Amino acid sequence: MKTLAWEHHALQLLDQTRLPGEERYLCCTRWQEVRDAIRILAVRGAPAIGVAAAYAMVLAARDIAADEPDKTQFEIRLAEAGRGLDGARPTAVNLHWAVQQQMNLARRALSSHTVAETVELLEQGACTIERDDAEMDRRIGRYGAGELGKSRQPLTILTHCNAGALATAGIGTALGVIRTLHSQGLVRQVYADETRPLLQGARLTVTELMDDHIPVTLITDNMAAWVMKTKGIDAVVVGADRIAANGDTANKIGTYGVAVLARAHNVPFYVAAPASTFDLTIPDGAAIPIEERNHDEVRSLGGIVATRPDVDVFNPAFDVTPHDYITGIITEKGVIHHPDDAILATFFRKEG
Ligand SMILES: CSC[C@H]1O[C@H](OP(=O)(O)O)[C@H](O)[C@@H]1O
Repeated sequence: MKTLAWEHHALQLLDQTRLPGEERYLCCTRWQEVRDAIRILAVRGAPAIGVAAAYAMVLAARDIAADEPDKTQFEIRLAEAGRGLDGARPTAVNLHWAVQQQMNLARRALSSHTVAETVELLEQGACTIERDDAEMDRRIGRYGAGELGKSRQPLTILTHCNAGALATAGIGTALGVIRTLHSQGLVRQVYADETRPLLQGARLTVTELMDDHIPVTLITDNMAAWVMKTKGIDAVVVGADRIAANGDTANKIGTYGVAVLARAHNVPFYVAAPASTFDLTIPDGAAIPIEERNHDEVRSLGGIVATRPDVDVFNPAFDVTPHDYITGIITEKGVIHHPDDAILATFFRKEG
C-alpha cells in the first residue's frame, strides 16, 4: 500500500478516505484532479500533499505545453495552476513550498531551455522532492530514536492523528520515529488517539502500526488525559503542518490539548517534521492560517448524522501548540530542543 505512485503519464493516489476498508487508487492525469484529491483528503498529510502537488505541477506543465505556448505564456499558465493547487488547503506549508520549488525550477529552466525541456526538468524536480522526503523520514527516524531512546528502555508512546507513511513519501515523521524505535526493540506500546472528526488515528495510524506488528492501543481523544495519568506514557510524538519562526506548531486539531496534558503530566512532547515544514516568514503561531472544514464532518460519524442536522458547528482542522510546550522538534538535520525564535534562527543559520 503506497501513498502515491508516479507513472510518468499519471499520478496514482491512494484514496485515504476509503481506508481502512478499501484500498483504491485515484488515477490523476490532470492537476485539477490532484487539487480535488487534496481538498477531500484522499491524499493528506503535509509532506504527502507537497509531493502530490509537485507531480501535479508536472501534469499542469504537460497540459499547457501541448498548446505550444511561448515561454511567457507557459510560465503565466503554470503559475495559475500553482495558485489553484496552493489554495487546496491553507495550513500545510509543504503544499506551498512544493509549488514554489517547482515554479522556481521552471523560471530558472526557461531562461536556457525550451518549454518541452522545462517540462522534463519539472518531472525530475518532482521525483527529487519525493525521493528527498523519503530520505528525510529516515533521518528524522534516526534522530528521533536517538532522542527518545536514550534510556535504551522500551517506551510507551502516545501519538495523535497520522504522521506516518500515509502522510509522507517515506516511513513517516512521527511514525518514522516510532518505527525506528521499534526496530531497536524500544517500543513497549503505542497509544493512538482516534482523532476526530476524520479519524486519521483510528483509520490510518492503527492500520500502519498493526501492519508493521507494532503494539498499538486505540483510544478516543477524550481518553488521553486518563491514559497519561494511568498508563505511564513516556513521551508524546506528533507531526506538524506548519512551524512558525518561534517554534509555534500547527498540527491536527487536538494536538494542543495533548501538549497541555503532556505538560500537566510531565511527559516530554515532541514534534517530528522536515525542514520544509518550517515557515520562517511568519513570526509566531498567530499568523498560521487555520483551515476550517465542512460542518458535516463534525455532525456525522462514519457517514451517519449523530446530531441535529441544523446544529451550529465549529470545525477547525488544526490548532497551534505554543513553542514553550514543545520539548523538541525532531528534523532531518537534528533535534531542536526547547525551540524559540533565537534557537531556530541559530539552527537554520548553522544548517544553511
Ligand atoms: C507528517 S505530518 C502530517 C500531518 O497532517 C495531518 O493533517 P491532515 O490529515 O488533515 O492532512 C496531521 O496534522 C498530521 O500531523
